[in-house]
Amino acid sequence: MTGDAAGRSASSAAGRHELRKVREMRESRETRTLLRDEWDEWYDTFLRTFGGVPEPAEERELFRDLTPHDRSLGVWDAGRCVATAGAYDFRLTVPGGASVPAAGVTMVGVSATHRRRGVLTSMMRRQLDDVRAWGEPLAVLTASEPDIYGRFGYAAAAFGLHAEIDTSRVRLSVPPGTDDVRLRYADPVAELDVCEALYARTVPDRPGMLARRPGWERLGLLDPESGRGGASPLQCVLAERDGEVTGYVRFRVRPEWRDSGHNGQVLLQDLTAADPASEAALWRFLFGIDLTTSLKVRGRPVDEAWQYLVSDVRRCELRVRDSLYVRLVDVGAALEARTYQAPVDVVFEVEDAFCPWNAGRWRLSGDTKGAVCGRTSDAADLALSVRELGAVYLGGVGPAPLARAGRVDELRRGALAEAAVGFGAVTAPWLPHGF
Ligand SMILES: CC(=O)SCCNC(=O)CCNC(=O)[C@H](O)C(C)(C)COP(=O)(O)OP(=O)(O)OC[C@H]1O[C@@H](n2cnc3c(N)ncnc32)[C@H](O)[C@@H]1OP(=O)(O)O
Repeated sequence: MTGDAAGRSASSAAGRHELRKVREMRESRETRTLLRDEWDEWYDTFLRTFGGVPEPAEERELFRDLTPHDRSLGVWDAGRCVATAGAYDFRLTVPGGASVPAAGVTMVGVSATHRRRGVLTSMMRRQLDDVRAWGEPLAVLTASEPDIYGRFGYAAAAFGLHAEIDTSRVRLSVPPGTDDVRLRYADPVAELDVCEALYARTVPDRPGMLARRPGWERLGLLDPESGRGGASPLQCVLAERDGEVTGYVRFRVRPEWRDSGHNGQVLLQDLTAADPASEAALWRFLFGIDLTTSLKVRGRPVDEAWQYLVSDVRRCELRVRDSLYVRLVDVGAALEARTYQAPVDVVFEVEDAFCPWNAGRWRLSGDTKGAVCGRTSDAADLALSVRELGAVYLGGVGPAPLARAGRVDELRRGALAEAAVGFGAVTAPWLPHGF
C-alpha cells in the first residue's frame, strides 16, 4: 500500500469511527424539560461550559429560584446531563411601548465532550418549536459569542455603551432644573421597592427593556464580596423632587492611592431616572465623588444624554458593544406588535430556513397608531432573511446599512427609504441587564 493510500484508508476509518460515535450518541441521547430535583446537575453542567468556576451562593440561589423548569431543556446522555438551554418568560418593550411576550433564551451550554455534534442545533430546533407553540412572537438572548446564533435567525438588535471617563479632566454641564433635585444616600435593600417602582415606570419608554418579573429585582442587589475586586459594597443614592423619588443610582467605589495622590474609581452598576434633570443630577454626583478620578460604565443606552453634557467626549473612551439579540418567531405577530414612526406599506420576501413557517411574502402596513401584517401574493418590495428583520425590529439598526452590506435587496425603488424611516425609533433600544 502506498503512503497516500494508507493515509486515505486511515482517514476513512477515522471518519467511519467518528460517524459511529455520533450515531451512538444520538441514539442514547434524550432531550427533555428539567425536573426540579435535577437543577443542580443541570446548572453545574451549564457552569462548566463557562469554565466551571463556582458562583457565590446568593447568585446560585437566585438563578435556582428564577429557572422556569417547564421551559428549560436538558440533554441527557446515558443518564448524565450534557447540555442545557433555558427560556424565561419575559415581556419586552417594542417601539410604540407595547409589552410583547418574548422567550428569554439563557443558560445555553453543551459539554466539551459533546461539542460540534449538532447538540446545540437540536436544542435550538426544539426550543423555537416550543416558543412558537407557547404563542410568543419573539425570542431574545445575549450571546457569549456573536458568531453562534445567526444561523438560528437571531441578530444583534440593541447595543450597549461602555465608557471610562476621566473625571479629573472631563466636566459635566447640566440642564436647567438640575439644582432642584435633592440627592440622598439610601440603603439599597430598604429602598428596593421604591427603585423597582421607578424602574417599572420607565420600562414602556424604551424598546428593549424588560418588565421585571417577580424575583428579578434581586439581581440588582447581588453583592458578593468575591465579586467586588477591591471595591466597596453596593451604594445607593436616590434623587428626589418635591418629596417624590425621581431617580436612583447603584454603584461602587474602588479607592486607590498612589505616591502622587488619590486615583479612585467609581463603578456604575445601574441608574434610572424619570426625567432629564434627575438623570443629570445623578450623573453629576457620579462625576464629582471626592478622591476619585474615573467613572467606569458598562452597557448604558447608546443615546444616553450624559454624552452630550460632557466637556470632552474623547476622554470618555466610548465603546459600543452588541447586547440584545432578537429572533422573530412569528413574523406576522411580531411586526404587528410594534408601531412605525412614519407610514409604511411594504411587502417583504422573507427567507427563514430554520423556521420555515415564516418564509414567504408578508405585507406590512403600519403607522404610529398600529400595524397589520399578513400573507400576500403581491410583488415583493424588499427581500431579506428573518435575521435582518430581527436586527431592525427594535429600531436600533437601519435597513439601509444592511442593504449596503448586501443583506437587504430593494426590489421596489423607494421601499428602503420608507422602511428606514418607519422602522426607526426616537429612543435607541436598550437592554438594562443581562439574563
Ligand atoms: C444565550 C446563551 O446562553 S449564550 C451561551 C452559549 N454558551 C457558551 O458559550 C458556552 C460554551 N460553548 C458551548 O457550550 C458550545 O460550544 C455551544 C453551545 C456554543 C455550541 O454547541 P455545539 O453543540 O457544539 O453546537 P452545534 O454542534 O450544534 O453547532 C452548530 C453550528 O454552530 C457552529 N458553532 C457552534 N459553536 C460555535 C461557536 N462558539 N462559534 C462559531 N460557530 C459555532 C458549529 O460549527 C456548527 O456550524 P455548522 O452548522 O456550519 O456546521
